Amino acid sequence: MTTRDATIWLKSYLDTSLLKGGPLVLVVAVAILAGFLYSNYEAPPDISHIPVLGAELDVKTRRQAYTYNARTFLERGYNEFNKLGKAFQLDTADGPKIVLNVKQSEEVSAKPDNIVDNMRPNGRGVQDKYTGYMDGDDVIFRIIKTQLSTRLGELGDILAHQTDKSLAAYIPPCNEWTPVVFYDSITRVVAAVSTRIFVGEELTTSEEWLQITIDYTKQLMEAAHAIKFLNPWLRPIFYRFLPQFRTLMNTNEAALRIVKPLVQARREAMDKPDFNGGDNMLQWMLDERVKKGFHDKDYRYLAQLQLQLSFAAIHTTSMALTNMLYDLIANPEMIGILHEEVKEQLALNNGSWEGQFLKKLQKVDSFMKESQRHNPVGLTISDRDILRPITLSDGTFLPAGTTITSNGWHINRDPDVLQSESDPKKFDGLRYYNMRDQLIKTGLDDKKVAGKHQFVSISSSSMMFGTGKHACPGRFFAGNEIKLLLAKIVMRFDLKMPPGVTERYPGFSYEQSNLLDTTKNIMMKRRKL
Ligand code: HEM
Repeated sequence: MTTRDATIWLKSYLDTSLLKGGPLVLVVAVAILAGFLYSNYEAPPDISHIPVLGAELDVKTRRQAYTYNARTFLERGYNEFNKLGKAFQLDTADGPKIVLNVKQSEEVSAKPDNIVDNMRPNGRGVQDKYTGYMDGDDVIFRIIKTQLSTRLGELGDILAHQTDKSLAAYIPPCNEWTPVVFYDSITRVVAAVSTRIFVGEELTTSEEWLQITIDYTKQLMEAAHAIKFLNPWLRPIFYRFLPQFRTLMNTNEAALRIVKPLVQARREAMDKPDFNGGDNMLQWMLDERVKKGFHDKDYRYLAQLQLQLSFAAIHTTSMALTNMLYDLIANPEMIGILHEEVKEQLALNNGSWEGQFLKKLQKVDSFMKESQRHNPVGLTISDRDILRPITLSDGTFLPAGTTITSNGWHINRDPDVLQSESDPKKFDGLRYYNMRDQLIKTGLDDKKVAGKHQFVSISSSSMMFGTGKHACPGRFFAGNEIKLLLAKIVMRFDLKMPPGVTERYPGFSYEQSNLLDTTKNIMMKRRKL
């Protein structure tokens, strides 16, 4: 609905209903409406001291350059400002953002939450005020950090078992060379594996639940996008009439219908002394709520948390795996290298995928990280709101109300930051393996090297999972899941590009989102064991 449509609708509504009640009703209604709308207005901060990227262009052209050509536009900003130690202003459809250089980003990511906030920009991105996402609750973040990431060892068997089941169910047999739209297949695999860990075994075979967890992300983004198209003054009233919003609400209801009986059954069983809810996030959340005295049977809240988990986990992981497969078939020498490593380590581990096995796959880990460096989820990363004015050590002043972000993609392609011997613009699947090797050669002990240049490590030269304490908490789980799936795929299938395809499938961007063509085929053929 455009602003004009909305104004016509409002006028006709007032004409037909309110005026009949007399002018007083109209005055009161307009006053309430104005107060309501004004309460949603925030005055923008003054950031005129920060240079604007593309200042010679008009605002519309600047926004278009960012929306449709962000890689090139941000590279210009990196060379003109960030590389010289400065921040710059970027015009976006959500208002201006300040894009920081690497030093500024490091400094800001160490500030406490009451000065630099990550929830508000994330919330705005999905229009949480209207779509109901997030709610300012950190339960997901907490449970991932305190339970999921610390129990990954115990979850190894469950994960291995579920990946086998899901690969068999959703990757076609491929007894001969078969074109597979890999993204479609792997998204279902990831949805089922995630469901096993997020909810428990009960829903892993529910096609309806898997579809909900897959569709939710798209529906949330479509609803948020449609809401952003409304004039900000009209959003508080008209969002509920948008078809995209209604679709999202239908999905919320469907999720509630499925989660409610499950939670009811668990709640009842939890009173029994021999109860075991299994290793899954729903149970850990329930345990925490019961411990804290929430006996309110808040099914809607728990269903919403599950959807939010799907949003954080499913397409991020499926996109990462698809990008890895696109990189693998474009760099076929890596297929043999990874296959050999998995085979060798399996032999050393008596054919078992358990225990510390995944940690031994260092070439696989390096390949995963290089693929992610070339294909991060966002070109800029770690959007934050400044809640209290700060002056950085280089003198840059960031007023309260400013939104900041880091120029991650370009920072991670800068040879001075990456400090790798091979060209940062090239794809080098063993880049991080060799960087670790260099550290070992300098005499650093194994323990110190263990945390460096890994898929899950974060640093200024590796911002793919974000920065600071709000970097992705799910990366340890995602790392294990991706490594397991990738290792199993290279062991079970021969892979190659379809006939006639000679180059890696190109990615593209929309605003900061770094996307891939999800419709592409990969040729797969089951290996004879
Ligand atoms: C390859 C897969 C994944 C990628 C690329 C990814 C990437 C990211 C990024 C870039 C952020 C923002 C960090 C920042 O603002 O500095 C983030 C946040 C988050 N991710 Fe992930 N993620 C992945 C998988 C997962 C999984 C599997 C989970 C859940 C188990 C998860 C849960 C979260 C949560 C809860 C946040 C918000 C953290 C907060 O607000 O403090 N992610 N992720």
